[in-house]
Amino acid sequence: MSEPESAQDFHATRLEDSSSGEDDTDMHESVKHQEQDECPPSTNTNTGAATSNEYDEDEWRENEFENPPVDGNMRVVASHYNELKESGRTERVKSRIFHMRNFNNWIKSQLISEYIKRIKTNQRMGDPMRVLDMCCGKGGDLLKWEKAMITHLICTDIAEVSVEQCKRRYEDIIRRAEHSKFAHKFTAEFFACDSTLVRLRERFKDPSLKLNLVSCQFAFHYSFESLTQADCMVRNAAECLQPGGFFIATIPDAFEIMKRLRASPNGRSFGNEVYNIEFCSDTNPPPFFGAKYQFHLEGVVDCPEFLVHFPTLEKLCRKYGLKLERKTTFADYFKENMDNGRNLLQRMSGLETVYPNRVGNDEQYEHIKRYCKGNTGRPYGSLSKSEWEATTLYLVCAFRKCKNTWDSQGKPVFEFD
Ligand SMILES: C[S@@+](CC[C@H](N)C(=O)[O-])C[C@H]1O[C@@H](n2cnc3c(N)ncnc32)[C@H](O)[C@@H]1O
Repeated sequence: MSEPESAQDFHATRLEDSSSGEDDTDMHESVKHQEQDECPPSTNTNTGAATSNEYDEDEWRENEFENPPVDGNMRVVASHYNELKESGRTERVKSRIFHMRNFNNWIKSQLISEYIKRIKTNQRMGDPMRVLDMCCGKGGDLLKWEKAMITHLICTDIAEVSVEQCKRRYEDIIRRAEHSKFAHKFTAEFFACDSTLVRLRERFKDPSLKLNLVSCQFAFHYSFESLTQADCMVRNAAECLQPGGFFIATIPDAFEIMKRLRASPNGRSFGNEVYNIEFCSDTNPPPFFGAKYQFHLEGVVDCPEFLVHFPTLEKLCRKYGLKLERKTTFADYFKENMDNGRNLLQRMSGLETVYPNRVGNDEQYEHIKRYCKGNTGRPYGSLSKSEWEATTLYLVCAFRKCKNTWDSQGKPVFEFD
């Protein structure tokens, strides 16, 4: 490949190089920015985003018996991700969810850097930073780990093909780093397995390894098929974390999903031109585990998923010494991070540049016409209404591993405060 001629070329070249389409663009400091305001649809339109976060427990049903995992579900998930085709940059740019995927990627970047910073404030210079990327996929977060200057990474996923791709991308990063004085190198290990069935530490090269951070992005909800699976996944997230370490995740917001479902005309499905959710299980009321729906997201997901009843997740986490630190919807996390994350969001093309005087009668961008208050000639950064509705289905959450003592039976007693 020939040397890129300008910053813009460099940007494009690097993106073409990336294999998953979920790559960071964090490193391309020199890409030109355009002065623009951010105006997501939430600012002016009612997208149906939840305003209250209260769970009405009468709306949910505690499972009377343990629903055994249906063998087929995880196989469907694994083969879906294994068969997912790589799309090139040109194709991705054309996709109706191009900006939303970048926006989601930005949310992950902000979350990772927030918790890496918190861990580092309590470390001494030269201390290791060890991370488990549980359900790593094709390695969409590898550049984030490089940028976070971690020392060791463990990557695992149920889809073998994805793990192989992730490993190859890691090897590319290390090869590039070898030719650069400034690039950061870190060690890594990779293995394919089902995190809801297997005790991960037994697969680590060093099963006694202590981790600083466990990250599970857009995947934890697959475990809520049954209590046994969710319990296994939480134990995997918790048991190797050092006290003071964090478990961070992005998951669909069950509260928001139920709210939209209740408002839908047929009571079983809802969505728009980029996503669709159709329930397969009884939702009157939904069970704590096994509340299954088919999730379709344009061109990238078509899989069975499960609602995560958050108070139950919190209880499971406490069992393994994880204390809830934050639970924030994407809409709120975006607002919270806008000031310090603005430049990165632009570099990652996490918002679309929209000129109010060019949107005509397109209802996807009506909110911009309202927001600009007649100032129609200048650009605004935004997402289409459909993309915003899809991204606001999610929340970020973080749990901190607590210190413990041991009781006379040899069981850990966690100190939650
Ligand atoms: C939406 S992708 C997210 C990938 C990656 N974390 C990211 O953010 O780019 C969900 C991933 O979860 C993985 N996954 C689903 N169920 C799993 C399980 N039981 N054990 C391990 N991985 C699982 C899938 O194979 C897929 O790679």
